[in-house]
Amino acid sequence: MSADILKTLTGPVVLVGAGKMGGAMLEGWLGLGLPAERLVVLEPNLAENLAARLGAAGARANPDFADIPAPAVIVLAVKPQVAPVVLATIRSLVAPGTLVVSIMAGRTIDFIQEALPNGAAVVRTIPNTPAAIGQGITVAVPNRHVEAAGRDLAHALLSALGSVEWIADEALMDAATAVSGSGPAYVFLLAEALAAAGAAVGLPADLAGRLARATVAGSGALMIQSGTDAATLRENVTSPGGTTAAALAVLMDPARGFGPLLGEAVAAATQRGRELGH
Ligand SMILES: NC(=O)C1=CN([C@@H]2O[C@H](COP(=O)(O)OP(=O)(O)OC[C@H]3O[C@@H](n4cnc5c(N)ncnc54)[C@H](OP(=O)(O)O)[C@@H]3O)[C@@H](O)[C@H]2O)C=CC1
Ligand SMILES: O=C(O)[C@@H]1CCC=N1
Repeated sequence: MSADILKTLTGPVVLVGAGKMGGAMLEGWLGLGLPAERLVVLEPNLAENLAARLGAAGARANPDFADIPAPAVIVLAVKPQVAPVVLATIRSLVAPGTLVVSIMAGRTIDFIQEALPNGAAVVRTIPNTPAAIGQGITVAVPNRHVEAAGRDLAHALLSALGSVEWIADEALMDAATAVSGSGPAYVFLLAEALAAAGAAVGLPADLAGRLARATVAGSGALMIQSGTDAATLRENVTSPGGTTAAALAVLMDPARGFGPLLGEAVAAATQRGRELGH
C-alpha cells in the first residue's frame, strides 16, 4: 500500500460488514500495512477472534455514528440482499469527499448511488478471499464521480489485497464475479473432490487429503512463480500414453468433461449475479 496515499487520508476507512470477505480484507489490510487506528468496523456479529485482533491493533468496532469522523472511504461488504437497508443506514456517514467502495455481488453502481447523497463517488468491485494473504484479485469499476485521487485511493486499498483489474464496462462485473469472485470455491472443491477420489481408489482418507491439498497449492504456486501458461504446465505433466493422459481423456471429454461442466457453473454464477442486482 502506498504510504503517500495513507498520509493524505482525511478520515477513517469504515468497513461495513466483517463477515467472510470483509474479514478477509481486514486481515489483508492489517497484515499488509493499513494503520489499524485508521480502521472503523461496523459489524453486528463481530467474530470474537476478529474483535480481539482489532482491539489489540487499535481499530474501532461499532462506535456510535456520531463518533465517526467524515470517512475517507466506506467499504460495503454486506450481503447484496441487505443492501437497501444498509445503504439507508450508512447514508448519513457519506460526507463530501467520501469514497464508497462496494464489494457486493450483483448490486449495480446505479443502485448504490441512488441510495447515497447526490454526486457520491462509488467504486464497484469484486474481490476474492485470497485477499486475506495478499494474493487476491479484485476487479473494479468506478462511477463518473470518481476522480484520479479517489481511484488512486481505491487502488491503494485494493492492491494491499493482491492484484487489481480496472475495467471500464460495468456489464462485465457479473461474469468477473463468476470467475474470480466465486473462483476460489471451485478450486477448493477441486481439492475436496481430488481427496475423495484418492480415497475411492484406496488411499487412507487423511493421506488423500494431504496429497490433494498440497497438489492444488503447489500447482497454484508453480503457475504464479513460473509465469508459464496453464496449458503448457498441464502438458508438462502429461507423458504420452501415461497416467495423466488417461485421466485427462475423462476430464477433457468435450461433452461431459471439466470444460463444459465449468462453463455451465460459471454461466449459472453469472446469471445469479444478475438476479442479485434486482
Ligand atoms: N465471500 C466471498 O468470497 C466474496 C463475497 N463478496 C461479497 O461480499 C459481501 C459479503 O459476503 P460474505 O462476506 O461472504 O458474507 P457474510 O455474511 O460472511 O458477511 C456479511 C456480514 O455483514 C454483516 N451485516 C449484516 N447487516 C449488517 C449491517 N447492517 N451493518 C454491518 N454489517 C452487517 C453480516 O452479519 P449477519 O451474518 O448477522 O447477517 C455478516 O457478518 C457480499 O455482498 C458478497 O457478494 C464478494 C466477493 C467474494
Ligand atoms: O457467493 C457469492 O455470492 C459471493 C460473491 C462471490 C463470492 N461469493
